[in-house]
Amino acid sequence: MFGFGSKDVGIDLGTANTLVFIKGKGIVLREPSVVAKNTKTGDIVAVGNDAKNMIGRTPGSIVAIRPMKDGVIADFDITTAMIEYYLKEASKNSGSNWKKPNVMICVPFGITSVEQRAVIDAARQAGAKEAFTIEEPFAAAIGSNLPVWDPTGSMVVDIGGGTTEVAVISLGGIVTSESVRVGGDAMDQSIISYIRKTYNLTIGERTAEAVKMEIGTALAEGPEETMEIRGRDLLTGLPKTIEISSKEISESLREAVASIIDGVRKTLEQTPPELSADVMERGIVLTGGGALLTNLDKVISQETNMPVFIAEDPLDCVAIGTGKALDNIDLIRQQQVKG
Ligand SMILES: Nc1ncnc2c1ncn2[C@@H]1O[C@H](COP(=O)(O)OP(=O)(O)OP(=O)(O)O)[C@@H](O)[C@H]1O
Repeated sequence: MFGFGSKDVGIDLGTANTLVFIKGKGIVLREPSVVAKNTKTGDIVAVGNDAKNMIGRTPGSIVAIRPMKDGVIADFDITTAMIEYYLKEASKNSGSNWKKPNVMICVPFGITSVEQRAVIDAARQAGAKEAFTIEEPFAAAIGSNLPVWDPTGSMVVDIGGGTTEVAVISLGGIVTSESVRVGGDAMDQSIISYIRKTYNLTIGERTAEAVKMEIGTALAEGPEETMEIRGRDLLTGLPKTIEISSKEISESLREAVASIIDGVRKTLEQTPPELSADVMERGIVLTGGGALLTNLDKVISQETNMPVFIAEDPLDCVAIGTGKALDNIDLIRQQQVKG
């Protein structure tokens, strides 16, 4: 048996953000999952916040890469560099007696065992003593205090950057699930293409994300909100400012929201009746940053006739659950690829 001391680390390797959780300390680091690389030398120039600030602003020789795009590991070397960076940063936060930690890494549900092995190898190469993986919806459910080990059905919908993962969990396992390749990133892209089509204006990803967070809604109701945004006029090539409304944004997000609801429906259709009855009674829990989209809970509830709740810390649930899973390492160990 290994001693899982207070320096064990949980990493939520998200498409959009990476969070690091240290047992006994909580979340010690939260940075964008972005790496900037020099294409001529192959050197990693920056990781995290510094690299995110370079998106859209890099000279030809530097590219800002999101190695976890679409919820899968697109580039092994860069992912290793990212894990290495996060473990180093976490050790800075953790005082002088930092030893090789045991590391639990949260991965998207449904990644292959080869991909899981790649994450484990990356963590070991980055300095982990032992590394484990935990699947994202399971970690999200633990992090939102659902009774995952009980013989009762709990449904979690984790809306992240790249994917939405829907799962019904009972007795420590995922019974039914769906992974939809639609999350916050797809919402941003929908806003970009709506504004391009409607106003002949090109806006960047960061502007689209800000619009979504500020006035985005899954259901236009109540007083209309507006926001000024700046982009490049496609006709003149010059910068231009326009005003857009929450109603327009809700229209642009309709398709993305429908895909998420479709994922929830499909999962419910496959769920054994006893467990569906539990979900009907206890409700669906939304986690991930996308859960914060205004009125998304309301629309999902309307479309499924189920009570829907937003988890207490939707952005932190997966990281908290990953860390808490270290407390149940023996149970997790039985289900996981080990390194
Ligand atoms: N207030 C908000 N309203 C709408 N979307 C939001 C809000 N806050 C954050 N988001 C979105 O949530 C997404 C990030 O969520 P999260 O950090 O849970 O994803 P992730 O875990 O990195 O991704 P994945 O689960 O796909 O690996 C981003 O697309 C972000 O724009």
